[in-house]
Amino acid sequence: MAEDRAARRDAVGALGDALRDLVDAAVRTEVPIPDLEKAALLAGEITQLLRADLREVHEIASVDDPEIGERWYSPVYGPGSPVAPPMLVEDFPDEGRCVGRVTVGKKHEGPPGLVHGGVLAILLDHVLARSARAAGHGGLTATLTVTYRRPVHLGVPLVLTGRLGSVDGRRATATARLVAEDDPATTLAEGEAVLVALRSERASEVFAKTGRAVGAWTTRSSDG
Ligand SMILES: CCCCCCCC(=O)SCCNC(=O)CCNC(=O)[C@H](O)C(C)(C)COP(=O)(O)OP(=O)(O)OC[C@H]1O[C@@H](n2cnc3c(N)ncnc32)[C@H](O)[C@@H]1OP(=O)(O)O
Repeated sequence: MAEDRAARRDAVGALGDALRDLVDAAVRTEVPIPDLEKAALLAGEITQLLRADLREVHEIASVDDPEIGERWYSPVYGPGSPVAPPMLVEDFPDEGRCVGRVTVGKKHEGPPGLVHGGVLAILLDHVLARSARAAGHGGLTATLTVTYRRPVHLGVPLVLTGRLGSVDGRRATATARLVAEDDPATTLAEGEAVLVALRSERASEVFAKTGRAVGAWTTRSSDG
């Protein structure tokens, strides 16, 4: 039922917020050892509570919509994911563009005070794939090129813009740019990707273990 899913999504988001606060505290704390030990025991109790009813690893969450690719535990934007920054993404499908806004915290640190390069890659990958998907060209990332132009500091509001380039059958290209919100003229990093939509028969094999129709990464037209 729609109301049940909406209520569950609210609860999943609230738990995600609480766990992200917990992860932030866990990677920043300097409390004494006994307090670390006490926290480990309390965390174990939370784990036991949640493990009472777990999905199998390929199973899609009840709060998700795999047909349109809405994923509540996405490591990039998932409201329920403790490891997501999370990034908020807005689609502009008519322009083949999407915009992500994110502030990266301590849990994603690489060099001291700076965002880990792999984390920047995942953020860029997301807006690249999403700019294509929002415009109707969903596909998996076949190639990803990241150019790191300037160090990116933790705690700084960032803006990522993905743009769909060309579309040729099942293949699309996209470009992305990362800037600080307060300095949009300075490019901090850039991304380029080739996205390839799966043939429907291939998608059936790839996603067989989920037991569900997964349309978001599959070609929908007869061009495939
Ligand atoms: C909203 C979005 C949120 C989620 C974003 C997440 C993005 C991701 O992380 S996706 C996960 C990571 N990526 C993957 O797992 C992909 C793994 N790779 C594969 O499955 C396959 O190699 C795949 C699907 C890319 C291509 O396989 P397949 O469909 O068999 O391709 P194939 O039939 O050989 O080629 C199709 C077309 O794509 C082109 N192509 C395939 N691979 C590439 C490539 N690496 N570079 C350039 N072009 C390519 C081919 O040349 C061909 O073009 P044409 O039709 O003009 O000849």
